[in-house]
Amino acid sequence: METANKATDARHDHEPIIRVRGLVNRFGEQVVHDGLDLDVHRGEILGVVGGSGTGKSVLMRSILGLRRPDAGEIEVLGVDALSEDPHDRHHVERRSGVLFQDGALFSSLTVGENVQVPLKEHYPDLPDSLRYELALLKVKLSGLPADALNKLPSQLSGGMRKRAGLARALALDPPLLFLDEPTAGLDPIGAAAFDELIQTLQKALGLTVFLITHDLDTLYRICDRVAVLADKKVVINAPLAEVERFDQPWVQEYFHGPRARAAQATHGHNLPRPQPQAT
Ligand SMILES: Nc1ncnc2c1ncn2[C@@H]1O[C@H](COP(=O)(O)OP(=O)(O)OP(=O)(O)O)[C@@H](O)[C@H]1O
Repeated sequence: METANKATDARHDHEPIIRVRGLVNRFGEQVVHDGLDLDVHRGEILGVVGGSGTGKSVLMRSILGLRRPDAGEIEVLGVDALSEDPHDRHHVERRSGVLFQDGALFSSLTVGENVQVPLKEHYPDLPDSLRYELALLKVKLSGLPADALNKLPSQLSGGMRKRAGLARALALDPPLLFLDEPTAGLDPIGAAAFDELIQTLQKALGLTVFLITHDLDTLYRICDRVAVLADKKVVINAPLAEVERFDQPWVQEYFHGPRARAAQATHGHNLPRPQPQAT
């Protein structure tokens, strides 16, 4: 009996929590995605990388229902994310926390008020005192001091603003967390601390994390798998060691350039460049 349960659990772990098939996104003549497929597995931190303009943010916006793709299927937590039914869209929205690149906090609201925005929207009947307590909890979870609750975003450092954005993203206890270049603009120590925070929260809360990044240290430090966008598709989605060996020009340049070598040395990876296949 136990064996059967373990088998079921193992299948469950590998079940994609996000499933994208045949995605097409165009802007006028420009084709950004052309038949893109992607699986994100439950409980993983997936790093999403690719050259500038390869469509990482457009992919994230499509999954979140913020942009309707030109073709394709997107399933999130077993629900058709492109459904016209508002209940289905609400299902995805309610279960996804998002940290946009710029933090996207309301500048005229305090951090506490910012964190309460999704709570007000989704739970309008929640008493004020409880909403305040929940906001305080999320602020503390995100590694901010309690007094940050009453500060305006402009009174915080860049790193603290990211943490405030994270607190807001976690307001509804979502199982899915989307992060668009969370360490951009942070100094290396701040970036490392933010990565550690993401990893700690992912473990403690059992989150599945979709993380767009250009930061090689982030990939080596916390990502379970890495999806590479190139040629309008996801060309590989695999553990780092496998991605490093993947014979594709952008991947080779990115993972074997001087910055990659520094990150690999820091994080204990150091793989030789793949040898060209004998023909
Ligand atoms: N609303 C829009 N209208 C027109 N073009 C757009 C729009 N949004 C994105 N694009 C184009 O789609 C392409 C992909 O953009 P996207 O922001 O997803 O790239 P990215 O991979 O996230 O890039 P970066 O790493 O530089 O942030 C870009 O060429 C961009 O100009």
